[in-house]
Amino acid sequence: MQEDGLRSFLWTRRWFVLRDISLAVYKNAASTQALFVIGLREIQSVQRTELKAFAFEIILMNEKVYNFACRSDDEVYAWIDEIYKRLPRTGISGPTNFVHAVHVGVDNDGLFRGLPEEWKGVLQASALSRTDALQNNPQAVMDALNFYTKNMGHGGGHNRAAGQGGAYQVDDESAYETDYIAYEDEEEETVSRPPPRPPIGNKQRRPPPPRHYRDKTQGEYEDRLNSENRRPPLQQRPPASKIRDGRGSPDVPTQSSLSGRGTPDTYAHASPSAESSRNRALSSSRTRVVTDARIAKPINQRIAERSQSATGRPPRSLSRADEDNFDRRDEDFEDAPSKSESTKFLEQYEDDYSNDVVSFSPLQLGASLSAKAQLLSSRSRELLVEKSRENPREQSQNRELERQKRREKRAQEEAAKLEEIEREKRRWEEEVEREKELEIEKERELEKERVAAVAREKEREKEKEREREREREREREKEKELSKQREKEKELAKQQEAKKSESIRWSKMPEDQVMEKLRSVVTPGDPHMVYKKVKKIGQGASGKVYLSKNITDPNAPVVAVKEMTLSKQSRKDLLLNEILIMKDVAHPNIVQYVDSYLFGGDLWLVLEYMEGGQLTDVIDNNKMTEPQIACICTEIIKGLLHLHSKNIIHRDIKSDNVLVGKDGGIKLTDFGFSAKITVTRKQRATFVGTPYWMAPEIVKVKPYGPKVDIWATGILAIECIEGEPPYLDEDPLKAVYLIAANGTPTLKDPDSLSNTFKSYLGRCLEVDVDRRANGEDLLNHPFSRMAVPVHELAVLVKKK
Ligand SMILES: Nc1ncnc2c1ncn2[C@@H]1O[C@H](COP(=O)(O)OP(=O)(O)OP(=O)(O)O)[C@@H](O)[C@H]1O
Repeated sequence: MQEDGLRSFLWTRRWFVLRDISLAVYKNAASTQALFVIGLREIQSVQRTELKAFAFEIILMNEKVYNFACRSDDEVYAWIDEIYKRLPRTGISGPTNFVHAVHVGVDNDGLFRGLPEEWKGVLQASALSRTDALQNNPQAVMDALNFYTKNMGHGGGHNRAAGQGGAYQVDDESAYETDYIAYEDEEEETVSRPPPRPPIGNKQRRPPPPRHYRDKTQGEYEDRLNSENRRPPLQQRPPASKIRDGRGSPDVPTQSSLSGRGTPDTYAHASPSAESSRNRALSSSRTRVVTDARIAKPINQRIAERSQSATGRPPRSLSRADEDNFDRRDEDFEDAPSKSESTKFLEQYEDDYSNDVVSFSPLQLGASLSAKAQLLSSRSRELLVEKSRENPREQSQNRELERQKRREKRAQEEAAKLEEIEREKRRWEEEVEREKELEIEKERELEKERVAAVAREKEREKEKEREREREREREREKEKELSKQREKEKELAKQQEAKKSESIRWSKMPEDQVMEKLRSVVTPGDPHMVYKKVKKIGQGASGKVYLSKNITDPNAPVVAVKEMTLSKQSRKDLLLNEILIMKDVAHPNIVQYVDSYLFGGDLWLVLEYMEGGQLTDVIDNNKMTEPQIACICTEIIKGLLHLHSKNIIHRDIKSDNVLVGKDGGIKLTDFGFSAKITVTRKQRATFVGTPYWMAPEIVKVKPYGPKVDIWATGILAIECIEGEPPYLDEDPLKAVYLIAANGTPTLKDPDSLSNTFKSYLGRCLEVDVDRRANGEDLLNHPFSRMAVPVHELAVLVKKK
């Protein structure tokens, strides 16, 4: 809609609710609060406006104007009707300026287009040809058709205006637009209405109005009018001729009377409902109908005045537009035709009709009616000029003054309005400018934020890169550590290889060289001069063992002398190896080396005397407890730790090579890696380096280290429990296979052991060397803490 006031140049979308006494305007359909409300009592007029294709205007009593744009003609009429229906009956004129257009044109081929069907029929039945339309006066043809259909029963529309001289315009593009003048009061109708026409042919019957009007509007509307019955029917009111001047047509059924409506009592009090209904009927004729204020209203005014003189009723007060039009008409009519000429025509015209003598061909009819229409218009002007002449000069001057005042007032109002618009425009421009600045500022802030975000992202990337660099550094460190570890392992392997090589060296050394080396190691002299044999205490593979006494020192402890005949020794290198190692180590858990002699083809090895003999015998003679076993194992581990600390691997740990003292002390012996053959353990004796105590890595011929002694200690612990090592009954080769295949051996009766002992065994008998415990780990194991004191092992030693 378009409002009056500051924003009058704007069209805004609004939501309207029409009620019985008001028209409320809302911002939109969801709004609950009306922007403003127009009281229907305030409305002066409702009518079509040309501001938009489909629009109407509401003019209030205070001359405020609201314009409403619709989507179609039907909507425009519906709104006008509905508003008008609700208007209080205060004598407001009905809707005016109705437009219902039929656009008829002539295309480039000279053919009519947009022609209503009924017109087409008439045209085809007539002598009007296409050539006629183009070469002669097409406007006249249109006029004729229009008139013909309206006045001779074709079209059923209002039948008065054509004869009145409707203004048909021909535009430059050969498009014809028929403008049909509609009068806003019945009084005018009585003046202009031609006499009834006789039916022509079979087209005499007026077709019904278009369905949508009949169905939706007209029926209801007429019903309402009938029920309101505000006007007397036509038959009950005075004939128009009486109202006028006695001339003109007799009372005949008009469109209004045909539809059952009454005619207005006076022009000034024309029923809006009747007007609305009438206009709708005009619309139904599909002919463009307009109220030409420049013509109709002055004429109306005239007629009203004439009516007043005839009826004694006051004329309708003129609206501003009326007056302006009237004024303009006054000016325009200066060159109007002479009264006598137009009057003469009008009389002739009306006579023709009243006498019912008109029987023109369509062409003749068109031409003559066109001329007549002009004359009728002139007649109207004449009446106006006549009126102006009748008025006193003073009245004319006063009107002129009034007009002048109104013009000035309007000019001032226009100027004020324009000024206000200008101010409003400036305010808007300033506001737009402010918004632009805010937008720019916002954009700057966003840009800063973007830059900061980019910087943060870069910083994050840098930090990630630093972290990656730190990670790489850690990797490098790790690699270095691994490299060091590998170096250590290599070094250890080298040492092992060196020891092995040494052993090999001795073993491969020619015997004379071994003997020479041996002589350089032993104590020179005759051992008989020092030690006196007391008794034989053992027999080994390489010789006999004697309990001996030092005859040079009566306080010296007894010793065990191992006497070996060199000629019987196939591995003299092992004897040399044993002496060299034993001289190098001294530990409470290692049998102490005392002396050695090479005399008379015999090698004497003088050792600390261990009264309890071999652990194997202790095991055979005793059922040991876990704490006793724990003590034995712990003592062995201590001796191994010493050896290992000396980079010496015993390589032949077994119960045979562990001696027990009379006080229960446990000591390692037999460092020559020599095979041991005893009377009771023949199998062991038959193999050098018996395999039953061997670690998997040895039997798999892998590099090995001190942990082979840990594995062997575990097997020794099983000996303590079960009396012998696993697979002892198996062939040695199969034993090797089983060790390699089974890895950790199973116990015969695991349930008889404590979990602590089993855990200890598991730590010793771990196939994976790295996971296998070392000496320190075992000393810290709970099983080691179960150990009895060493002296408690003395009970296990058989008294000799
Ligand atoms: N230091 C010792 N104290 C007490 N008895 C010992 C000592 N050394 C050996 N014996 C006893 O002498 C026996 C023989 O010992 P020997 O070391 O000769 O046996 P072997 O180890 O079987 O022989 P070889 O060492 O020649 O292989 C052992 O069974 C042990 O009882």
